[in-house]
Amino acid sequence: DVDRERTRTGMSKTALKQGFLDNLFYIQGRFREVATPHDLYMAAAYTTRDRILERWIKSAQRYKTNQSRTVCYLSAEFLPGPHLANNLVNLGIVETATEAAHELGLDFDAIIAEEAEPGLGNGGLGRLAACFMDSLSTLQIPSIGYGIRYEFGIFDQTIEDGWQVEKSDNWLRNGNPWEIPRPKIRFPVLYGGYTEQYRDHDGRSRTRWVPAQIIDGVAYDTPILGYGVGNVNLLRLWKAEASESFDFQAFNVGDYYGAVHAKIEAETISKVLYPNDEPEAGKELRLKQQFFFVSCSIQDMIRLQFNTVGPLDSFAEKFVIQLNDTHPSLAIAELMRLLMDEHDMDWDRAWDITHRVFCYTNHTLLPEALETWSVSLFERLLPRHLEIVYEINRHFLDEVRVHFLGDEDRVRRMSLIAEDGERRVRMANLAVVGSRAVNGVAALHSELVKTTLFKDFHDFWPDRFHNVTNGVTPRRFMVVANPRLSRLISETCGSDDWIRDLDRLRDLEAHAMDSGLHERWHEVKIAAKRDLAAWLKHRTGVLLDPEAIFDVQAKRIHEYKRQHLNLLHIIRCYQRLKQSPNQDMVPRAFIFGGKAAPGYFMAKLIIKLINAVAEVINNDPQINGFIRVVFMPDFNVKNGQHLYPAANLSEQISLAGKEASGTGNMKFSMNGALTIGTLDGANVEIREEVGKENFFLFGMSAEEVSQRQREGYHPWEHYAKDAELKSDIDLINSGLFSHGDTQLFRPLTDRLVNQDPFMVLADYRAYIACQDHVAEAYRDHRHWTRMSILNVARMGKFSSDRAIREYAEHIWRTEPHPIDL
Ligand SMILES: CCc1ccc([C@H](C)CC(=O)N[C@@H]2O[C@H](CO)[C@@H](O)[C@H](O)[C@H]2O)cc1
Repeated sequence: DVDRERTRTGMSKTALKQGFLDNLFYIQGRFREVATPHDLYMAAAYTTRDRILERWIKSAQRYKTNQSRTVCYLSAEFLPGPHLANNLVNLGIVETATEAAHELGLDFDAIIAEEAEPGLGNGGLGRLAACFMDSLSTLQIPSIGYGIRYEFGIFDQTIEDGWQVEKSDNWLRNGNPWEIPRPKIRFPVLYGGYTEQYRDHDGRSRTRWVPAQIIDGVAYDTPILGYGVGNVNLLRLWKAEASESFDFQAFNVGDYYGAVHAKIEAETISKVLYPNDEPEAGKELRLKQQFFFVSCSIQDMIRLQFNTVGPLDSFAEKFVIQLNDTHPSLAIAELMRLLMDEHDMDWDRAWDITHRVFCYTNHTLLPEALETWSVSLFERLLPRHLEIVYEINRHFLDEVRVHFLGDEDRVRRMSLIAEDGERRVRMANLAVVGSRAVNGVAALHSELVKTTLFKDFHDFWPDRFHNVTNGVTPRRFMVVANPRLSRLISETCGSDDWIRDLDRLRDLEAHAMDSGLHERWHEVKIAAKRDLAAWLKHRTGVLLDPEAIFDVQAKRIHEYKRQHLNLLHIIRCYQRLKQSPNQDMVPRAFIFGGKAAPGYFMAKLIIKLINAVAEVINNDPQINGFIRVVFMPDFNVKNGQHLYPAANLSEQISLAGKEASGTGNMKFSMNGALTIGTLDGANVEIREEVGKENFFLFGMSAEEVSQRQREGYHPWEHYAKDAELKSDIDLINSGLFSHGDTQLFRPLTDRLVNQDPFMVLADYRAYIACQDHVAEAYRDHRHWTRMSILNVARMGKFSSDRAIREYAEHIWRTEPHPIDL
């Protein structure tokens, strides 16, 4: 009936209010007076979800009838961030919902803050997957995101005595209103055992895999609504369950642990996310996790193929599969297995489909992040897949030998199997050989992929290599995170079309000198800085001056990202102020955020040094607030949304050639921060777009870096000849920042002076000089504000919508399937 229809899906204030009260009563079983903040959040979430489900059903029906070509994005990590505010923006009902909440006497921000973040990822790669899902829906491209429903996501970070302490992230403890369990969408996943040959009914020799263990994967679906469209795509995450969750026989003989052993064994597979961001763990459970979601996902696609189109021949027409780095690359061997062993296809037909359906994105050049698995582990866990990998390799190397006659070195380099030392399966080589398209994530990175990492493959298949520079969704990182700036941009541009067509930000350029806009622009920034200062005061006790330059470096802690170079500048400023306290220094607040992989000692020591330097400087009366240093705990999508709007300066200072792209650089710049950075990753393209004069560039280029490394790099020479650099490092060794303990930071300073693998000392002088330029530039508010406006105006390219359009056009060849509202 109309009323029920209205309260379940109506977009009016009345309908939202009624829907909220109904959900609070019927789902939470609460009335207002006794409802907890969590009840209120759940009621708000269900009320919002109600308005998505209808579009979801409609999209699924339409895609089915249209047999639409579907993009399947396979990723071991997804960092969607909290859903509520983002879904209200994409439904276009933020204002209405805010008013409805107000009229019901609810604290809207408190309800939003109640949501637990689904931290199902480490950093850039996982967040990119989430931005891409938002853009795929907004561009109305049918797609499914496939991943793992980790029970425990990335750890929560607390800082105790300056050290990172990891707390387990039980994000599901209070339930998750955004997911719908699909107990009937369940697939068996096989492990271990052996394979055997047999003759099938037509006498053909076939292979059967006799597994040692079978566990089930169960689907949990989360709707991904596009912005201002009727399209809702699917995020399907798999949970591991025992096919038999209780063994009664064991129970009957009193073996209670035995009775639940299979259940516990199975569930460990989707229990926890590996918190490593680059170094490869090579752990058995990690391989089991990767095969788990890959096998469920491919089986699910085959089920959908049969349900919609029918025979498997057109599988590569119906689907395109994007491998988000090598973590899901087992999918290539798993599709071959299913097509041959389960669906009677011969090798060539199976390979033809497989090779045409897969595409692979590389996200890192760091050798230690390139996954390889020991043949012994692979054989024990996935005996059938090893056979298939060998067969793929045999076919492939035959082609290589023919093409590069007599070049056995190249054959050895290109082989899927590393033969030197322990034999290992090279997952990156498998991903390249099994995919029809390989891309990097920024122009410089994609060039380096072709000229270094995959040079042999590029020589062999030049047309297979592409570039698609990363992007981020302006819905979350501008409209949700920075409503003040978004409103000002819409007013100045005269519409909010920029939200779905970011190139429209260019309309701001004409107003870049307008003093009225300058004023409001400054107000928006200072308001965001006040909010962040209050937020940080509450969490860290450190009080920041909103008039100071908010200089922010927020990203995973890693030596190639060079948070320690940033620290050397801070110590330089400190020493300068100590030496001449009356100098007219521009006050600066140095804000850090980022998690270190729990096993990464040097990264954890860098966090400790940041907090140690902060403690000394923040409590030094002589500094008197001119310098403040703060480490924001638990940097994640949710907390990051407090940072981007408040930053004046975005630190993107990685060693050139190491950061594949970066995406934080885009988020800061889109919120009016100016960038100090190297010619690395997407910094190069940001500088091209915003204009050289609106970007603080320093340091060696990637070419100069490899030149220096070829010539031999001797960091201590910089230490020896640069007195300021020496005194900054010596101050760390003096024990000033460690209560007199001169040994605590030795591992860090010794590594800097003796190895310095990421050439911090080589870029130090240029960095310090560039930071001085920044301070001078900030004195001229008009000039700074103009640069800030121009930065935002010229960030259109870095929308994830543009990136997805490029994938769709150049790699996936998929069309939009509009679902009208
Ligand atoms: C096996 C452990 C592991 C886990 C994650 C990764 C990711 C590839 C690391 C990652 O997140 N890379 C980042 O990907 C972003 C999205 O493309 C880029 O913007 C960053 O530059 C890149 O470091 C490597 C190795």
